[in-house]
Amino acid sequence: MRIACIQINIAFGNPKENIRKVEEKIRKAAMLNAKIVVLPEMWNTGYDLTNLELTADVNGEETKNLLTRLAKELQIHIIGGSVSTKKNNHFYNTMYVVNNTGELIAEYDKAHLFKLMDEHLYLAAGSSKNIFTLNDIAMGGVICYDLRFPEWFRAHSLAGAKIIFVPAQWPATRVDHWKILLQARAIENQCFIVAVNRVGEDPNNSFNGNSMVIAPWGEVLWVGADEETIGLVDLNMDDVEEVRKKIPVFKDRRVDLY
Ligand SMILES: NC(=O)CCC(=O)C(=O)O
Repeated sequence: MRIACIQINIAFGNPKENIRKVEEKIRKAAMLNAKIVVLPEMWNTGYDLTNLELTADVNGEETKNLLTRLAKELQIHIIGGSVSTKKNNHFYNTMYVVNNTGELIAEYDKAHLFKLMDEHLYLAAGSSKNIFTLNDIAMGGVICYDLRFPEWFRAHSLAGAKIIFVPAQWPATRVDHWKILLQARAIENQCFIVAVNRVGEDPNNSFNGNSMVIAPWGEVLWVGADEETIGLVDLNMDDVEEVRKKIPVFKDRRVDLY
């Protein structure tokens, strides 16, 4: 199963330009024979939180229209990273997942809001897991700061996820945490982790890519350089069962203790 990680720069507070770029990159990934494409976090507006009233996608309609149209035309599954949305008078950081027939199969609002980037001042938090099925395989999706909560990943792997997607805008200053935590989450949950960060700068932070695809045994299959790029990785899903058989972490859990 070929996955394409779309690591891009994001124009601050400029959904029109970001939509143009995302469409171009998804088309390119489809030409490269990807079956699943993955976008970064908040790709429509970036962290231009003070202007969300003007720029957030109302009920996600623009994003859903774009992703369903492209997924159907190109017959490709799209893990839509996340976009800023306005729903019921609240703003959210929302992931949409669309399958290759153009059907919207998941919608997830980021559960853990990141205070260091002011999310708690502007956004409302989600309260549901994000599990979906593509090609008969259960998968999960969380967003950026969610990475610091191992319980949230364990909840998704216990619900069956064999791949967990992590779109992000994770600043360069803490990229060491990003890399170590992604690898740890893959090893402890014995699943694939597909994590897509951005590059470039916004008024408050600079971002240096390091998007990663990690196997269930912890091997790093791909790392994005500090530039716009499309990372292509072929995943062998049998690796998940093989690793889970070798060290049966899920069976060995002491649920009587914790
Ligand atoms: N956009 C985010 O959630 C950033 C999370 C982050 O940078 C961290 O260190 O955690």
